[in-house]
Amino acid sequence: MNKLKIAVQKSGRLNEDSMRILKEIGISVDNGKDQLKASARNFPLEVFYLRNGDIPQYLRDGVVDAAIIGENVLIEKGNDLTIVERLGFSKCKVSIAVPKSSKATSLKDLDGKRIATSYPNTVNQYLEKVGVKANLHIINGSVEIAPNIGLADGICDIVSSGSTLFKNGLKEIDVLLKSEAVLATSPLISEENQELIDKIQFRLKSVLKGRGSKYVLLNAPNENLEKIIGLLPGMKSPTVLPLATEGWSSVHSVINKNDFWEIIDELKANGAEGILVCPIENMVL
Ligand SMILES: Nc1ncnc2c1ncn2[C@@H]1O[C@H](COP(=O)(O)OP(=O)(O)OP(=O)(O)O)[C@@H](O)[C@H]1O
Ligand SMILES: O=P(O)(O)OC[C@H]1O[C@H](OP(=O)(O)OP(=O)(O)O)[C@H](O)[C@@H]1O
Ligand SMILES: [Mg+2]
Repeated sequence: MNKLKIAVQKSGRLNEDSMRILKEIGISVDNGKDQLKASARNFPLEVFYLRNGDIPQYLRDGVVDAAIIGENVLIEKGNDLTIVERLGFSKCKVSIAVPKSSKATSLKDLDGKRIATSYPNTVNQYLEKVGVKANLHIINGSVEIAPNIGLADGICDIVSSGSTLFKNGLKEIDVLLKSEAVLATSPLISEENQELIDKIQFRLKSVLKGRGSKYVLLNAPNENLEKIIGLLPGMKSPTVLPLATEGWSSVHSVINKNDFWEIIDELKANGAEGILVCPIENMVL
């Protein structure tokens, strides 16, 4: 039987969330710490556990049809590959940083200076864009230590909370790009497997939409019903059902997770009671 081959990071920051999202779209696979390959039980799919940094080449060569990978790695090594869906986890920046005492305030100020990085193509691309020449020192890890040991004047590396920069006495002066985990495909993917990717993408969209939303149920006094409905967008419009107690209605709706607390406050101010907020597993639109 034909199977879709999908790569996920073998171990590291992307592994757990990648396996979780596969599970949430109804695909169960063993998360094999010691195996390189596993078959899904309920979908024509094989998972290959690989190094994040090696995945762009595997995609290009068609060894795998698709992959869950850090967008920053695709930009560095796979600019030619197609991003199918942004997945909303492993969010980070790729930034330029310098010692706190440095006068540099942007990449432009590093003209003629030494920059340590694991992302030479990304840095070169931006250096060209701003018309600056710098000497790149390519290292694979612990990049933030480079200025402290006299190896570089600045660095380009991943920043998330900023605590690694802080611990190493560095400050961020430029953000080259923002990244998150993405689903990417091989240029050599067959039509048959592209159909499977379309299926996966459809499921991913509904899971991601559900993650960003909440289901709200509340009791509303009828005299304020219009105001309360105005606060709740819903998918089409909120559902309103009469309560057994006269003068009251039950209102059901979907709200954006980010607006949640503000809307709740306004609902309460308008007399809403018994407000229940539930997570949504899937939203099929
Ligand atoms: N501190 C962080 N916060 C959020 N996301 C991060 C952070 N560091 C890295 N990432 C994202 O997670 C991806 C995987 O990072 P991780 O450190 O696990 O692997 P790696 O060493 O880059 O890759 P490999 O699998 O090749 O060893 C990165 O490519 C990036 O997209
Ligand atoms: O801004 P922060 O939240 O401190 O995160 C940034 C750090 O996280 C990553 O390293 P990681 O912990 O993945 O170690 P690694 O270099 O071994 O991959 C990255 O290379 C930075 O050093
Ligand atoms: Mg890392």
